[in-house]
Amino acid sequence: MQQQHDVLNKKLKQAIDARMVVEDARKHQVEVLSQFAAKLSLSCKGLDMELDNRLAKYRSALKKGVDFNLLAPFIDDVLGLLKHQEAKQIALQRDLNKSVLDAGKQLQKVKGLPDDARRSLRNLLDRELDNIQSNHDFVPILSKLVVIYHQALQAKLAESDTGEALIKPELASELMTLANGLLFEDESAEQIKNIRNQITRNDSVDELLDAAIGIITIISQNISKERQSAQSFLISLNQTIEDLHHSIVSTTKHSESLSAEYDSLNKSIERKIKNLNQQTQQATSISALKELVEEELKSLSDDLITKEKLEHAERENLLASFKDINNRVSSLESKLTTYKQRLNEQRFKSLLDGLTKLPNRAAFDERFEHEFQLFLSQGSELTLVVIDVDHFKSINDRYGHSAGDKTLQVIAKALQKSVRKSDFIARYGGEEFVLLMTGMPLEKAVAPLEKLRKTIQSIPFKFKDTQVEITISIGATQLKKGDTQLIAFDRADEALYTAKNEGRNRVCISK
Ligand SMILES: Nc1nc2c(ncn2[C@@H]2O[C@H](COP(=O)(O)OP(=O)(O)OP(=O)(O)O)[C@@H](O)[C@H]2O)c(=O)[nH]1
Repeated sequence: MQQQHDVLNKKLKQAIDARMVVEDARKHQVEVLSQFAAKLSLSCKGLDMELDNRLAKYRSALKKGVDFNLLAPFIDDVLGLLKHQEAKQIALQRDLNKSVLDAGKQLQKVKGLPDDARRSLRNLLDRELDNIQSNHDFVPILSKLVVIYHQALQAKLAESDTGEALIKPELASELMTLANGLLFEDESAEQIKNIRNQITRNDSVDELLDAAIGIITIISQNISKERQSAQSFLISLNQTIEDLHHSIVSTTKHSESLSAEYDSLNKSIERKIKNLNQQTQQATSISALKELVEEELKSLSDDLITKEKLEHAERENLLASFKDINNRVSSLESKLTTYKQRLNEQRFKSLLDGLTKLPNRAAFDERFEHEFQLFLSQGSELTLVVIDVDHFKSINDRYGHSAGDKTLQVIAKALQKSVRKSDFIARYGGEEFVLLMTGMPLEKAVAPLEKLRKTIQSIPFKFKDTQVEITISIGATQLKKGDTQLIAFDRADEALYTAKNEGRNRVCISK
């Protein structure tokens, strides 16, 4: 019995010990789990304030012990909030996805993006973005996107650098056209020449700006000179008119005083004749009459001599006045003629290109407007041609600016000589010329234009003992219904562009 009791006791003890081990293990597990839950809850911190509060309460409840009854309401609350949080995260993920997609598409539009960056971007947008599971997956995608953004930015910066280099030749050529159009004399001509050299030698926008300021200064100096000369002409005109006025007034005054003297002389002569008449009738003897008549006749003759002298003086005076007036008017006339001549010369010069002596762009615009009006009103056939010297920059670069200038002069002369009298050729600017072929349909213009091209090609240019072949590209179009001058010009320009693209030294037309 005792033995049975001991066995039972031992078993019970063993069971209690085993239970204790299990209890301890469980307690340890619960502790680990509760610590894990607390840590996990901490990792959610910052997502949502409400959730943070609940989790803090949950953690402090956990610290007091793992009493499920106590923890249950917190767990329910936290679960509810986590569900809400999940929905928020999904919406956020959708927004993030859209933003990344938009940003990526914008990036794809950037010019000059390196090929590998463009490929990586395409892959990112087409594949990687579709495999996103959580917001964390965005992290590597966003960092890739930042790298591509960086590359795009560099491409943009490089583009703006070359952008400046591209703008410069245009600026230089505009300035060159302006400088070429200025026809000044003496010192100003020399200054303009220096500026033109500066423009072709330029390697910075600053230098172009200096050239532009130089041109403006010369123009303003010349305007002021012109104004001074006009002013001095007006002053001298005014002086001459004033002198004329004085001269006429003094002649009139002189005539008035003479006329008073005439009056009194006439009256005295009249009186003497009357007197003579009376005394003749009253005379009683021939000898008395003779004496009387002799006396009166002498007095009359004196009066007549005085009158004649007066008349002579007046005639002389008038003649002198007329001579004086005549001289002044002639001098004024000659001044006026000189001034008119200068104005005409100025106008002529302002329509002439200084370097080639061909009509300039302003003259072309005027003529094109005139021909365009004829085309509109009479439907006349008009072919517009744009001519550009090929690789002209390399002539300047290789043989110098003066050689470039000379080339333009020779080409201009050859062009002028080769076109018909009724055609109008002008230097449009830089190495570009324009030609208006009146009464000429496009199909018929091709042959003479081909001839023109060959003429230029056959000119034996020689620089630094080297024979150089210089060619031109030609673009032509015919004015057609609905055209504006600009549309037609753009069409001719397009044809020229094609001629350049197809290898230069050719004639291309655009219908
Ligand atoms: N010597 C000289 N050069 C000029 C004059 N006007 C413009 N230029 C130069 O003409 C050159 C024109 O060069 P681009 O527009 O690059 O053309 P291009 O070298 O002729 O080449 P393509 O037209 O493409 O065949 C520029 O270098 C200008 O500086 C000028 O009056 N005299």
